[in-house]
Amino acid sequence: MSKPVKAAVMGTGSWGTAFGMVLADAGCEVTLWARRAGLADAVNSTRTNPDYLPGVELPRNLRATTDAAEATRDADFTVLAVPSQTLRANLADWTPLLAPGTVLVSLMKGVELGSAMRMSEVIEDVAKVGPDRIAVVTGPNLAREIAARMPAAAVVACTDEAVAQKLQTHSHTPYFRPYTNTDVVGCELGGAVKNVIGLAVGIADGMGLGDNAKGSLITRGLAETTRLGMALGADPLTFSGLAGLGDLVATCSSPLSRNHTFGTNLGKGMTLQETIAVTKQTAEGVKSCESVLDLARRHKVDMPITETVVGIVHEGKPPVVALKELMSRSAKPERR
Ligand SMILES: NC(=O)C1=CN([C@@H]2O[C@H](COP(=O)(O)OP(=O)(O)OC[C@H]3O[C@@H](n4cnc5c(N)ncnc54)[C@H](O)[C@@H]3O)[C@@H](O)[C@H]2O)C=CC1
Ligand SMILES: O=C(CO)COP(=O)(O)O
Repeated sequence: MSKPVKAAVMGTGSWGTAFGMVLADAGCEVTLWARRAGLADAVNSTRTNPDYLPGVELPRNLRATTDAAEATRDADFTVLAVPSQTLRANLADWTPLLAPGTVLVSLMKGVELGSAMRMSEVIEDVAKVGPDRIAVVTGPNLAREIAARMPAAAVVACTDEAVAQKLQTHSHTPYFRPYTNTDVVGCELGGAVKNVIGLAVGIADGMGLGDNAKGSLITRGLAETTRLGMALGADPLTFSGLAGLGDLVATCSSPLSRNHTFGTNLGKGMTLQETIAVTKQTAEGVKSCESVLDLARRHKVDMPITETVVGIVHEGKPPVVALKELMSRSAKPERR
């Protein structure tokens, strides 16, 4: 009998745990790495993750540990599922423990503050592995729906198609349908920028601006994401796929989205501090709006919605003022 495929999932939050379930349901032996012993014990003894996915029964071939060396030992896939801004420090600790030849898989949808690096670039920089050993999983994958085994498609991106196909095979289940893509840049930018657009749509929803505003923000948000992607060498078609439009639609229409909910609270008039206080989980766009804007400026790309979100979230601009400014920008053709 052939050896079971082993996966380490570094991070026991909602998406790390839910994607661990996907891998386990696809037949992998999965070990989750948790920061807190209490959570690892709860996963192993109750077969649930009470902090992040309460009420969801976890598969038998998934367990948890706080020992990173134990989690990563002999792993064919090492899945990284911590908040984007903590990846560099965490991965520096884990790099000496990585199994030789393991494929590093990013679930994260963010851009690093300061360096403006995408997560696969941070992985390459810290772990010193080539792009053929780094894959990205992205798309419309709200963790709670996946954990309930509700159907979704996803993208597995790697510059080496054979590596993407290997992960595709080991994450394909009756409810999770991954497609491969070799455009890693486009797939990562789609995921990171949609969190920023999700904040913008949430703010508009909180202000009661209606569905025309939502449709306009989604479409123009996708236009500015595509502009940035093209400046960075991405394939523009990626943005009309699952990693672009697909994820944007799910995030911008779902009350399960943390970014959308964060924006809605701001749009209803909560202060940033009040909004942060009621947000229990990672809303990546809150930090990544600044790094995405930084990236855009480095490449001389105009991203007015992202700039507006930075203004509201980090510069205390009242949403009504930001709206007025956005609507009164100079008139231009749609395709520029
Ligand atoms: N939740 C979702 O529906 C989806 C999330 N994502 C992305 O996946 C990534 C992870 O998100 P979630 O699991 O949802 O977040 P989460 O907030 O549910 O969990 C974050 C996990 O990271 C751990 N953590 C926090 N700070 C840490 C640190 N300094 N060092 C090490 N671990 C730390 C937490 O203990 C927790 O286990 C994010 O980039 C997010 O954008 C992508 C697709 C779907
Ligand atoms: O990325 C997601 C769905 O694909 C989850 O979005 P939030 O991080 O806004 O909850």
